[in-house]
Amino acid sequence: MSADHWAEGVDRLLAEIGPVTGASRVWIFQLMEVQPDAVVQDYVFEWASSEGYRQLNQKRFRFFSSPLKDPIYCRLVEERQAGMSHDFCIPVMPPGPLRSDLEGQAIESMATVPIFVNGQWWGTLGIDDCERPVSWRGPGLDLLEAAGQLIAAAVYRYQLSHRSRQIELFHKVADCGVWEVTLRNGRVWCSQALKTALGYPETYPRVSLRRLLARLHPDDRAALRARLRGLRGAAESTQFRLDARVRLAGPSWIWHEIIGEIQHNEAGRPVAVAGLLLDISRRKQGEQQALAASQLDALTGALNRRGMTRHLETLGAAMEPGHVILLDIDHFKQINDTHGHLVGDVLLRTMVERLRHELRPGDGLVRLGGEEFAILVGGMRDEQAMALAERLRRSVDADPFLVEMPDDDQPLRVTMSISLGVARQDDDAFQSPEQLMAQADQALYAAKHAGRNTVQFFSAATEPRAVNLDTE
Ligand SMILES: Nc1nc2c(ncn2[C@@H]2O[C@H](COP(=O)(O)OP(=O)(O)OP(=O)(O)O)[C@@H](O)[C@H]2O)c(=O)[nH]1
Repeated sequence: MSADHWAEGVDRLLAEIGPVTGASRVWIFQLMEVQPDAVVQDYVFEWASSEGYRQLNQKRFRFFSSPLKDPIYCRLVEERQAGMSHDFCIPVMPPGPLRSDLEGQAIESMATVPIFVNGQWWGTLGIDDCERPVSWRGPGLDLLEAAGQLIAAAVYRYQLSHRSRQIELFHKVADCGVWEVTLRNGRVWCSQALKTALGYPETYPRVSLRRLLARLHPDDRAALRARLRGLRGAAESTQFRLDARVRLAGPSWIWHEIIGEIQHNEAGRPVAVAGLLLDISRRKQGEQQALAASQLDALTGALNRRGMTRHLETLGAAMEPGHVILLDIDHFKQINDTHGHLVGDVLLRTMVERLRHELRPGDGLVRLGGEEFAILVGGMRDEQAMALAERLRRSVDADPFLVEMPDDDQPLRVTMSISLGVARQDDDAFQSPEQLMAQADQALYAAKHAGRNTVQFFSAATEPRAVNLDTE
């Protein structure tokens, strides 16, 4: 009996048993539930020697409930639960509800064996003889018991294959893979679809744990190890979730969520870790886009203050000596007043493009607000940072800015200049980001005070901004 065609196989087996035993009917009841006061079963298979003996399609046998009132029936159920077979010759049975019920079905003799699947009472195989009040002890019951075991094996195989099909279906629908690692020997079991996604041939017998872990991004592998270590002693919470980059068959890292649970044996010892691998790349992409957008200035696309904090953290983590170049457009109020705010907006956008042209990909360009910008650079000496600031100044001063005007063939030409202040991030651990910005601001003020369109480096001797506000 193959797992796929198990039902046809059972039908064929019942059709063999019937003629061999000379029974009127061979049947299988599947157990649904043993309730405190009743047993619920369903009539699921039948072979009948003639049409008159057929009962399978009768409504009264659909999910029928047999009350546990009759002591004889109660004992019968208990004994079936314990794996015992029975045979009954109805005319010599003690009177009671069970005998009346069997007589009501015109049964003269009957034999039954319980079917056990994976240690559980799954159902009952029986034969009814409606013509001969005989005993079925001996070869008849032996044959039935052997058939019961064959059916149990077929049901078990079907359940396993059905379960693995459900898992594969779940995998397809939920974009996930199912896995289990046996801790004793590090053996890995993967669902078929996960094995395929990892690039292994379908016939590959086993995936090695080392090769599976090698598919995890090193940082996430360390996080997974830490998570498992943390759970080792935990009595209750044995589940974990981790967002991790996983390299499947291709070369790129794809975000997955690993959901796992540690499984324990009866002695409470961890024996396996099993769980799911869910593709969350679309969710991550959305999150990253939202995060990136929240760190950008909407008008110019430069970083905003939040983006600047993040950029400073990155520079700090890389332990790079950093410089801040603060720059402010000269007389921008006048430009706005002359050409209007819309032109001013276009100029701010073009300014960012022009500045960006002079910067390296890793440098941070921040719009602090209005017409004030900050540039965060790492890995430069003071002279290099000053040279960059000078290059920025010249790139703005060198050529006028062109703005396309809707009612004019010729673009509007606007000459602009910027003033810049440069400050160095000291090794001094007491210098906060705010102090660094304040120093760059003092240098910028000095540049404005020196006549604009110039660069100043902060030194302790640079005049604080507050001193000469009235003379601006
Ligand atoms: N078009 C436009 N203008 C802005 C924006 N944000 C701020 N401004 C203008 O920028 C101008 C800044 O003027 P001020 O702070 O007086 O400085 P300034 O005229 O550049 O003079 P100095 O900095 O001393 O050279 C103001 O007119 C603001 O309205 C914006 O998003 N778009």
